[in-house]
Amino acid sequence: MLQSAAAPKIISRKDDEEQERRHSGKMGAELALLALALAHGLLLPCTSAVDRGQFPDNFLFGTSTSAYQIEGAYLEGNRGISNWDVFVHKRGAIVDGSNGDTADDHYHRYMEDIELMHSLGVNSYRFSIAWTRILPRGRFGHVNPDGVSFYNALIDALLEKGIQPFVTISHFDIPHELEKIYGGWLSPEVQEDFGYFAEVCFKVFGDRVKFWITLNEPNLITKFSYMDGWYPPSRCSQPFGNCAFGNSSVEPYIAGHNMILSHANAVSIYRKKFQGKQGGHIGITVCSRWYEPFQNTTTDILAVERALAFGGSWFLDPIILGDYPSEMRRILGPNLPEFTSKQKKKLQATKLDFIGLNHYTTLYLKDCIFSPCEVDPIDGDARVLSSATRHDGVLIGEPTGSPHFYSVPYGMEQVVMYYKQRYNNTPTYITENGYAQASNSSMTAKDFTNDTQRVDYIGGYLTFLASAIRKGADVRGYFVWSLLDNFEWTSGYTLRFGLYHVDLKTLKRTPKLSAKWYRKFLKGSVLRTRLGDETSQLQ
Ligand SMILES: O=C(/C=C/c1ccc(O)cc1)O[C@@H]1O[C@H](CO)[C@@H](O)[C@H](O)[C@H]1O
Repeated sequence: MLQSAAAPKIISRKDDEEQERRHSGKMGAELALLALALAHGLLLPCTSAVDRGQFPDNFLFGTSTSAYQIEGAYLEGNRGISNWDVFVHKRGAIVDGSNGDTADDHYHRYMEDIELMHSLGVNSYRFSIAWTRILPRGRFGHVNPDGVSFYNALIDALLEKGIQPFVTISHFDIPHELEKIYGGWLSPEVQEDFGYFAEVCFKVFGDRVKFWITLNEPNLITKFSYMDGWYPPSRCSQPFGNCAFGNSSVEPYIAGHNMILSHANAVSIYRKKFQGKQGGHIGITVCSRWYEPFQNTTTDILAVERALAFGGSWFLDPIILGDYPSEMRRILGPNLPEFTSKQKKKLQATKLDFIGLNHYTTLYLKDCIFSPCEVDPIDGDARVLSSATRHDGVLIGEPTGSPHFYSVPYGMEQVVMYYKQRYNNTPTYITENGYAQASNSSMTAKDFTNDTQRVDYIGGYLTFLASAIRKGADVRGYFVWSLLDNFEWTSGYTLRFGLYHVDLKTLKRTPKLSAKWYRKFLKGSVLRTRLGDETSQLQ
């Protein structure tokens, strides 16, 4: 376990030394102190440090959110109805029967939330734009001035505090109208709508927004929406689930194909009409889990490769390398759409400027081609089964409040090095990483604010991110998910990811220990954290 910020610091460093070290680029003072401490046995042998100074000066450190999860005010400001508005109001859709109608009421409290970020000392903030605030009815309506004003005010207030906006164009929510008229992501028409929405965003916000993410985690929402039927529009078929409509073998790949081409359309518009004068960067964010073989066998090792190909590479290979991974083509055959030569040309001409990685967990993987398994709803057609325990019963890492996420800090380095190698060290941002606390309605702020596990988690993952950077990975930013506890999709408010606790009745924000830790870390004070489990896993 790592030490929490509450534990006594082993080494402290004066601010002027820190300044001197950063500006001169030399490791003088700190290394000397460290050597002295080691020589005198003040540090345990398996001690590692995470320190702001291990990251480049211009590195972006921030927090991350998304519109539907925090904004609320779902009927205000002439906002249109989204796929999620419709979905959450169906009985049984969300485990605790909740919804995002009010969420954190960030729509009204955004100035207070910017103050929180300012006090943390972050230099960037990742948020998403609600498509329904800008284009309530997609292409079939007008640009909504109230929506534009809201994000203008948010962006201006962030810049005023020296916080770079890092904007996701669509984070799971799309206008319900597009779902109704042509079936949303299942129709090639969505490519035009997404391009139009992106263009409006570039036009009205691009003078101030220098970082754009086209889509968040397309590799997850395609499966959750069209393979498992968990997310709107609740489509699936056997053996993945029991939905009224859908085809789990085909639709996830059609939706994915349209998302890739929607990304390419937005990037192409940005490159042609805006990037020259606005000078920003555009990329896409994928969910990137890391995997270890369940058993040290060739079949389980190949299972890991397949799952990685069916994961982020499903999207990044076509965008960067020009076509789907061969593992996908081999297994899916005609169920995986083909790119026409015209589309391939467009992909090659547009690509991306950076990769966004959301990384939370590592799991063991078992092969399901040569041995029978149950259906894995998340890895789907990769024909693998994930597990938190290895064949001999060893647990992959510390459990968290979410049954899907375990704390495995060294997975951060593994995942970054995998993408570095596969995509020729494309600039990368860790657009999400964070820790879930399980919550129920009888718990109060006091039950959440002493979140030493989150401090351990973030400190551990940052330690291994710094290590990847030392090994040459071009990582340029890191965002904690999340600034605030918020609406965690189908888990409702039963999982809390915030550095700040949010009281769901009063909407009061209270800093957790992790907020104080992050502030201290960002100010550059040395925090020594002890690595136990994590280093032993590496040996
Ligand atoms: O990474 C995920 C979700 C993973 C998962 C969910 C449900 C399962 O059953 C298994 C995995 O979403 C990202 O991680 C966050 C914290 O979850 C979400 O709140 C973000 O909106 C999203 O970008």
